[in-house]
Amino acid sequence: MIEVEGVGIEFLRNRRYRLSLREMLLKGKSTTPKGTFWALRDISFKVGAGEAVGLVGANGQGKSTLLKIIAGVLMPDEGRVQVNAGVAPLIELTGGFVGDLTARENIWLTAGLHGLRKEQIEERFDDIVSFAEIGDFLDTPFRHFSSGMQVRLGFSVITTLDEPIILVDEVLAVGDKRFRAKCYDRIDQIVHTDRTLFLVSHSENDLKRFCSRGIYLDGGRMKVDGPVEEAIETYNEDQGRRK
Ligand SMILES: Nc1ncnc2c1ncn2[C@@H]1O[C@H](COP(=O)(O)OP(=O)(O)OP(=O)(O)O)[C@@H](O)[C@H]1O
Repeated sequence: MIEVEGVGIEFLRNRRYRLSLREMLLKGKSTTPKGTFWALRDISFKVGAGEAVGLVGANGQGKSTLLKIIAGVLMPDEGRVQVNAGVAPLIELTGGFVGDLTARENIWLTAGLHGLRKEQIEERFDDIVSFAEIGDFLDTPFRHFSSGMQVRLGFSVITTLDEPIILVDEVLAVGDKRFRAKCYDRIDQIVHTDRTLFLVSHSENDLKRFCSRGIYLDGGRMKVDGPVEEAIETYNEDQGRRK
């Protein structure tokens, strides 16, 4: 379903580094030229239908970047990615929704872009709205939604699509407790089908609950690809060592 081979992606680092007073006087400027860094390097794995993979790692280690590459939002600078099925990504909180469009318009747009026919959207529309609990705000522009409401709508739409691959990035942490419980039920349903799930989470419980396989990213490299418990354990050991 997903084949990633030797993937790497390089970003521009626009970091200002501290210059000594002497350097500043000599060079006469306070910033240095841009450099680049590899946010991901040498990443290779294959994922089949029905697998649930947890991505583990500290902040800034490349988890979201990897999801974006699988979603086709970013192109790798080296290596090859082959994704043989449609992808429903919930990567950024806004779910790719358009801020100026209303919730209603965004539902139609997103569902349409993911290949649902008019009758299918009509059929699922009320369920999407009631799961997201945004009934009173259907005709409000999306950008006026609170972050919690944005996540609710994003999650509701993305999980209602028929795409075989679902990418969920750190979304469960945003909703309130009651909504999270609904999300858990829904992810449970997804996990029990032959759909493929990628879950980025800092919650060990969530990762262990839904994922059997874990990929641990550290400094943009894949340090573990194995049982989710092993990925979490190695991550925790590294964190402990770095304290
Ligand atoms: N478009 C971009 N341009 C430049 N640098 C970027 C870009 N996107 C991400 N980065 C950098 O790449 C690195 C990996 O970012 P990424 O968002 O994938 O990390 P992450 O593991 O998902 O982190 P978090 O747990 O904080 O969400 C970080 O150093 C980030 O600042």
